[in-house]
Amino acid sequence: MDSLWNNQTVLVHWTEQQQSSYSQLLMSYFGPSRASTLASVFNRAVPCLLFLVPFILNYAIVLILYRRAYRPPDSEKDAPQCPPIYPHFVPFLGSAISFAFDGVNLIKKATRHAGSLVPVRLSILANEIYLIQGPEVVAAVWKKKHLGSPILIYSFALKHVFGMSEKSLKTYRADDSGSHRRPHPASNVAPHNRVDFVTHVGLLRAFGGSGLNTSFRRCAGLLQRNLSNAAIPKDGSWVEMPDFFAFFQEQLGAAVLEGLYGPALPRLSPHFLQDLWKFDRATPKFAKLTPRFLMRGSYEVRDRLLDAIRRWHRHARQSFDESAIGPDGDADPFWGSKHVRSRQETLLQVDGQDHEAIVAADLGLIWASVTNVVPSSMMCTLYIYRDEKLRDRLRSGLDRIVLTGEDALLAGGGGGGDMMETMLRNPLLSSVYAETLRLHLQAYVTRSCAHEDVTLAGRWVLPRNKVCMVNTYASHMDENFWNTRGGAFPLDTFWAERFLIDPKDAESGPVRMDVPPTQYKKPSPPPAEELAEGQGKFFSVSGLEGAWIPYGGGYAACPGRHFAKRIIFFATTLLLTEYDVEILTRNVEVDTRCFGLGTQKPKDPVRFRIRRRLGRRVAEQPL
Ligand code: HEM
Repeated sequence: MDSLWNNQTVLVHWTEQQQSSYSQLLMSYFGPSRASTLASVFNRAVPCLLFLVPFILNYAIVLILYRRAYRPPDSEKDAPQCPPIYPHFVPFLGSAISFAFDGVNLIKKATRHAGSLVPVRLSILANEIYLIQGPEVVAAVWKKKHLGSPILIYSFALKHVFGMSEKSLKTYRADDSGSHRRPHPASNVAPHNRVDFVTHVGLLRAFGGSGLNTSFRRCAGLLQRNLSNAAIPKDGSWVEMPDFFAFFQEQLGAAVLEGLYGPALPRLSPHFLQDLWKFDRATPKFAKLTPRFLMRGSYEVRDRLLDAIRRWHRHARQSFDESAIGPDGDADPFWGSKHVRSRQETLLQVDGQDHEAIVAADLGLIWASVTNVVPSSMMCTLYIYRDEKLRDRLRSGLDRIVLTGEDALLAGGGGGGDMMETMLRNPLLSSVYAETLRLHLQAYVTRSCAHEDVTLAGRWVLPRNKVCMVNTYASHMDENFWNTRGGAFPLDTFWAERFLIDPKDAESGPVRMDVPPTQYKKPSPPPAEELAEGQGKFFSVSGLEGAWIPYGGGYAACPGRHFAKRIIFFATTLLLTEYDVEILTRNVEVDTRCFGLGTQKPKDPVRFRIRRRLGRRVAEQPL
């Protein structure tokens, strides 16, 4: 029996007398053989328990600080503080594994305290990420001018996802001047190296203001062309197809690609679009820094995409001259648009940038402009066609619109040109659009300030140079904020009318009735004529700045959002008014692997059938 204690004595300094009385006790209770087993279990357990002590202590301390941070603030005494660290067991690792491999659950748990969304600090491999949630605090992030820079995450994505070289990234990383026209006063970055600002302002010009109409019209016209040439019988009979998302990729994806980047890119590399979707599926693995030897195929796809862009740029450099610019003053058949042409010039003036660097930057731009707008349009259309009542209600408002011919695409151009405006103002379609993005947009929006600590909502501090992330999923699923009509329409399901406000129904609207007016004030209804069009209900996202955030927010919000909205409305209305679609796959599951990287897509192919609506021409005249 003495041998039972041989190892034990090293760690636990019992006296010999204590050991022998303990051995005797065990033997008398369990008999010699069981006592021996128990003692050997004990031998092993004690060192393990001792090993765990520092972890348990660390956890306990972090937990106490965590709980204390969320006590109601005493405005007299409490100074703004950093959000607390989310408790974790292993000190260096922190929440790294869950962040990389179980993002949804980590976000669900970490951003909630006592039922409310709260800001929290994640410790990840000795670094820290500040997850900022809660409508009030998120709205405060968008308002802070000095917190307007997403350059940290863009540098990360340019390197690890889009393949930019370290040499070219240096200037991106060194740019601490912010995205605003006026640089941060403490920044010494030379004007030509303000890569955050110069790229963002170029995008704002291209996809807002006057650039919006030209880029939208091109893409919309190409979608009409693609659909009219698609393999859908001209005699109005049905044709069955295997995959609704693939259909959107081929029709809408191709239209956006060609509309924004011109016909040369897809002509020189006919498989570009297929490769782009393959690459899109692999982006989570790139973002997790998976090495080449573990996913050779995905790296080869990325290499092919970079090659294709290289070939396109070379061809455009050799072939373009000013006379190639089309009548809209924007498009040309080589570069595609004024934005792409001037982006070349601006980026080449930035230190460390060369043709190779722009190839990687353009892969990022093309990915951003195609891979969200296509699944979002598809999901909107899918929801409409899965619900006959919804389809018919929408058609009753939209069937007057004719989306063929030039006039149809002009926004507010007089005569028949306001069809686009009619579409954009349709309350039910607007609600379907907003609900689709609420339900399916899952992105991390990232900000940081290189020069100073920033206080948010008077209570929380984001230290300088720290990464702040806002997760759209956490905000879009906030049960304390969004209206579920007493649980009848849970937040993980689609409710077409969630964003409609009925002035006569206090329970209607996107936000719960018990949210205090300091957090949300129901907007007043628009003029009576507009109300009549929406059968008494109106659509508004006013007051939702910190809660409905599919495009991020503030000055650095997605520069393509107005363009994206128009394309989604246009594609959805075109499919609704000019075609009949029947979704044949009953249960459509979404792919959850891309959490944090954009719009969800269906996991498996969605079978459907489609036909042209030949007899619908009720209003060939302009509205
Ligand atoms: C449903 C469609 C789309 C969604 C949900 C979406 C969402 C987002 C989000 C969340 C961001 C980060 C914004 C922030 O930091 O606050 C972003 C950035 C960006 N988006 Fe979009 N986007 C969409 C469509 C587009 C389109 C169509 C384009 C191009 C035409 C585009 C181009 C970009 C670019 C270039 C950035 C980087 C921002 C910059 O450099 O300033 N996006 N987008």
